[in-house]
Amino acid sequence: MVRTLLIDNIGELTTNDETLGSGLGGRLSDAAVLIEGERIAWVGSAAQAPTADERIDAEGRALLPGWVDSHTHMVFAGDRTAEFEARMAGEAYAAGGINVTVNATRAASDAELEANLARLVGEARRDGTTTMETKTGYGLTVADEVRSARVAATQADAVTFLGAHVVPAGVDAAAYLDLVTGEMLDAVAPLVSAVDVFCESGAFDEAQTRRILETATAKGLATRVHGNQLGHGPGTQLAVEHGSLSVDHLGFLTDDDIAALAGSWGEDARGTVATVLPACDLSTRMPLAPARKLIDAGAVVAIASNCNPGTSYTSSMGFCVATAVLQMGLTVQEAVRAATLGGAIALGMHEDGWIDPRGSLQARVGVVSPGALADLQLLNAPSVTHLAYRPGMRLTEAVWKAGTRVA
Ligand SMILES: N=CN[C@@H](CCC(=O)O)C(=O)O
Ligand SMILES: [Zn+2]
Repeated sequence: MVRTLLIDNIGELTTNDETLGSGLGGRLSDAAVLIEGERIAWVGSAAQAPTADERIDAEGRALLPGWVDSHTHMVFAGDRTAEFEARMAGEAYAAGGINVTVNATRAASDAELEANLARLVGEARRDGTTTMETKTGYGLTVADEVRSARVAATQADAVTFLGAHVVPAGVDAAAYLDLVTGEMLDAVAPLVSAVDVFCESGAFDEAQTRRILETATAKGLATRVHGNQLGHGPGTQLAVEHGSLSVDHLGFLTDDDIAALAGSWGEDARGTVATVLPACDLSTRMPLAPARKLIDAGAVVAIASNCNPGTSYTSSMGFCVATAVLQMGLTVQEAVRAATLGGAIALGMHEDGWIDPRGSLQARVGVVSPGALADLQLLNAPSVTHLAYRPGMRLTEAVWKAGTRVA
């Protein structure tokens, strides 16, 4: 028999399913959620809650979907404290810093990479993250990229190949492009669900990005782009033209870029998610992505942590949500939705039937709705508004991933 758990007496429930509750976020008050095994079985008013094998009294607190962090770089070794210090003293961030982490990652053992990833995933779980994408990109040889993808697949929910992070030091750019679109991609393809490219000066230009995206698509892989991070460039337009799942960073957008992102969503075709990375913008002292303008224009926005040792050494989605509200001008409901359902759409996990890196078929995430995976977080607060009203406080009190309590 599959065990059932009732979370009862929920003061405010954010479902992200507007057929279940009111307003953006589909909110219910005085609610209850029934979990059966890995999935949500029932959502409704506490007064009508069914019985269950086990019951948790939420005592009027807020329950919402676990965070869906759709952009991280968590397979690495070492840190870049000195680079951060120099940046805070006025130096600009440059893509070349990536090579410092590449050297440390290549020198680390598999066990060290796995332990570091486990540490980071543990931190993220305690802060409410239940779904996490992570990228390769600090190996940059065939063997090191395959190893990074293998390590990532042990713990992440989606693994993205980022061989096109930078051209590694001492390697000819044209030869590296051949490798990334040839032997390296072939070796990594069975281990990943998407290919990413850092389209930026100091990394990959328009023609190189186009070639990487086209090759990935020809191999049946989804694509993503790191675009418009350090200055205005072609990344956003390329991602939209190409039908990439998301384009991430977006600190330097024109009105045309914003219109292209908004216009990519049609009646019957999915578009490109605009993923903003507030912690990264702060940590690099770059302009905040125009999340308010993107939402007003009709774009689908996700918020992610971009956890990595160079530009954003935090996995705290609560911090990202608070920043999006306090500094990017989003409402709390918009930010929470972007950090849950928005991330799920960016990963193609908002519908049933996605396949995790261990080969299992999974139900949708990012919503609290019957049939969805039971990925939930309970706040030590009566409402999600406290995430921005009480910035910096650790408000996540309990976390369930696929029905199992993980924090
Ligand atoms: N922009 C490219 N990649 C990472 C930074 C990686 C690094 O500096 O180590 C990012 O998303 O910010
Ligand atoms: Zn990134």
